[in-house]
Amino acid sequence: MSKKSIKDIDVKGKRVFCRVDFNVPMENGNVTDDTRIRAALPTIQYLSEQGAKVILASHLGRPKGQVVEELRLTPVTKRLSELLNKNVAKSNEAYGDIAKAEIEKLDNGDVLLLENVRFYPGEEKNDPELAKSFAELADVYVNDAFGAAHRAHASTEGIAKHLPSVSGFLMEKELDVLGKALSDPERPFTAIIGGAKVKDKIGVIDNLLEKVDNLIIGGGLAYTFVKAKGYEIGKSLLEEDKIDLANSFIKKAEEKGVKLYMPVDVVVADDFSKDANTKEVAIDSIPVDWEALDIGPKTRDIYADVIKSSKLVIWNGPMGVFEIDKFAGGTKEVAEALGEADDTYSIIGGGDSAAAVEKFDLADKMSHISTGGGASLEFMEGKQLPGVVALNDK
Ligand SMILES: Nc1ncnc2c1ncn2[C@@H]1O[C@H](COP(=O)(O)OP(=O)(O)OP(=O)(O)O)[C@@H](O)[C@H]1O
Ligand SMILES: O=C(O)[C@H](O)COP(=O)(O)O
Repeated sequence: MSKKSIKDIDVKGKRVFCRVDFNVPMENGNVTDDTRIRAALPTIQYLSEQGAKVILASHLGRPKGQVVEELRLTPVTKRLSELLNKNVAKSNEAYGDIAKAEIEKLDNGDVLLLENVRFYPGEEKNDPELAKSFAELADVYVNDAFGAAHRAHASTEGIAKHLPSVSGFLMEKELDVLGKALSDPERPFTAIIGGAKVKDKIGVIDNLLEKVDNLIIGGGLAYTFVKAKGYEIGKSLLEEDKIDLANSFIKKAEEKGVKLYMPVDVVVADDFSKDANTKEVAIDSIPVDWEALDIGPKTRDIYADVIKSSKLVIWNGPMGVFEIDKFAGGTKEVAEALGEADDTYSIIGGGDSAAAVEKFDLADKMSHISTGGGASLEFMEGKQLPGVVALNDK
């Protein structure tokens, strides 16, 4: 069921509570990556141009219901002002008299950012009273926080029970791109799943096996699959209790006619560090005291060929320990293959894969980089996102 968007309602002169995901990395009181702020600009600009009083709300970090000075949204206000090229007011509370007084001062088109909604214990508990207090500030609710849509919190879900509730442009775009990919994919359709643990990707692998033509496995989670195939993996990451599950995925892939790609060679190290000794070995030759920290060159070539012959690729999770240069080669080549594949629609599923693409300066070569880590993962698992379910149907 598609949801109403800001285009479907009249916001002129109205107070609009707009939930955004400004959970951005910060260092020494400065925003170090403003991707998520820039991604929300179209909605904020549109609301402002339409003459709404724009009341923005976001979480930042995980302050656990307490005021944490370093997690105030003041630096975000500054960055947002620069990007909008207009003054953005800031309220030091997210509801109540102080917030109301700030809102009173707004003219049509003005923008205000409320304080971090996670400073209040009721936010993550989805406390109905807090949701009501947020709703009292506004006439309309807009949810543009795709990155937090998998959370049923007071500012992402509870508030929608009290106000007309619609999606913003970023939310709409994310749901559109990911939704179309999963329901009506161009083929061949390939999923690349990496990252640390099988445990975190069970749902997504299971769901994607129903839909894709090719499934590429990399990263730390690959070695539980490699072990399941009967190879020795030395000290590589292993989830012993997930070997049977890995086997069941291998079987499911066969049954569904999905081509499953696993590493045929790897970069092994004698230590998990940047000073480790390393060598490239075939998958059946991992030394007992070494661990595989990246996919090897033959594997990279195979994965790149599959990527380039696909029409649609979804990528979630790095191929190796990309934070350390020595083990970043596999992740980098996968990113480069995606960047070079002109006929391939590439969707980067947020989180570490998005960080990797940024690190290699390939972000502008991707078709869509999701602003949601956990949210895009849950979407790919086929789960309903509470922040979306709560919005009004068209
Ligand atoms: N072979 C490996 N051995 C150990 N760790 C690995 C290996 N390959 C990748 N990793 C680590 O996995 C981590 C990423 O795993 P994670 O499952 O969190 O990925 P993700 O799904 O992209 O992240 P997010 O949850 O933010 O979307 C990285 O820090 C990386 O160093
Ligand atoms: O960074 C994210 O994935 C979102 O902002 C959600 O944050 P959370 O995992 O702390 O709820």
